[in-house]
Amino acid sequence: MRIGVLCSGGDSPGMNAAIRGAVLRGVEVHGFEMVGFMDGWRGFHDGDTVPLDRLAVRGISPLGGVMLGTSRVPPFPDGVATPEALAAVRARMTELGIDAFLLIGGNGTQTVAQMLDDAGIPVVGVPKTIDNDLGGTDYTFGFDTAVSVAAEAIDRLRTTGESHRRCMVLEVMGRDAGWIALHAGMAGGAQLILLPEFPESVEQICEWVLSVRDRGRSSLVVVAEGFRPAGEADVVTRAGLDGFGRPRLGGVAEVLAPRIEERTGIETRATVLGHVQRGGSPTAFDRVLATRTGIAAADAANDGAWGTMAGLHGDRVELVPLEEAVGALKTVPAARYEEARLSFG
Ligand SMILES: Nc1ncnc2c1ncn2[C@@H]1O[C@H](COP(=O)(O)OP(=O)(O)O)[C@@H](O)[C@H]1O
Ligand SMILES: O=P(O)(O)OC[C@H]1O[C@](O)(COP(=O)(O)O)[C@@H](O)[C@@H]1O
Ligand SMILES: [Mg+2]
Repeated sequence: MRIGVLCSGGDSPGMNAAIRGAVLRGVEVHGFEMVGFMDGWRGFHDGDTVPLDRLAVRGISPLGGVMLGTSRVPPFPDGVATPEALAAVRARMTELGIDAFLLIGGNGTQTVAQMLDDAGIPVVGVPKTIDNDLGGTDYTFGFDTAVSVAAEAIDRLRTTGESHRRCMVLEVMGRDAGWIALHAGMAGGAQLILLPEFPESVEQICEWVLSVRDRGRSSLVVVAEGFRPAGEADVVTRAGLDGFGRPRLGGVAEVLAPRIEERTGIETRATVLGHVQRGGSPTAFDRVLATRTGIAAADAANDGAWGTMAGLHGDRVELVPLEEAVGALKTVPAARYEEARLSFG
């Protein structure tokens, strides 16, 4: 069997380790031939491929980014899986000699995987995203790395914030899910953690900041990029669209900081952590999770378990139907927020 591997969506630390796991198991154990498509669906459309064998994946587990590149180029014209578009994918697979796909990506990519599976095209999903917002898995690789980077940023902001008696606002990624903010905030002992799932009013935020000051401390506020204050209509977005035509999130910290300063009289600074969270070497946890996920995906292909994704459940990597992964965004549940909120202020 000849399997095509491609990455789609934002990169996530651990993608190289996942490719290595899949190749070592797929080529060395199951005897597959494997090829990688460069830059996601762009490589598939253009026939830009690289052979994936033991040599190609040597030493890549500790490396950040992804050796194949990734993109938000759509698999189908206008992103719609029409019968013609699916026939074109099948024709291209035949031209390239590809029997099946191993798709490494987040909720968008696994939605595409499901479309292919529905059309009878053999596909197995490998979940990745720093946002941890994908169903069917407890954690996605990349999340632990992003949380570690954000927690270190909190530690650093805290010393400068305390020295100047300032309120420091740190914005982290996550789109519509607050997982990075929740975990980094808890790890760093933030006084306030603001999540997209649980809007809070600016009045309430400022009350917490003032109560921290009254206790003789300086506030460290972690805000997820998708947060919007209670009663306010829109999330903050940046100019331009992403590769899939969606608004780019980001900038809420820069909007919130002056409002906190104005209401509390406490000097306030904003930091937007941005892509630093996604860059660099994966943590050991992410390398192990990614490697095991890649291995499980190769085993799934060997077993013909098409239409599944390799997800983490407790300490086991198990196959779940793709619809379980993409059915609904995995957001922070109320109980997890309440746990953190009890120590705000
Ligand atoms: N509903 C959809 N229909 C068709 N294509 C989609 C759909 N969702 C995502 N895609 C394609 O998959 C790509 C990856 O999805 P995206 O959400 O950007 O990243 P991720 O897979 O990390 O969630 C998109 O850029 C787009 O080309
Ligand atoms: O790389 P870009 O296009 O700026 O995208 C930024 C977005 O990608 C992410 O880092 C990861 O998102 P995906 O998992 O959907 O790729 C989000 O947290 C963030 O909003
Ligand atoms: Mg996504």
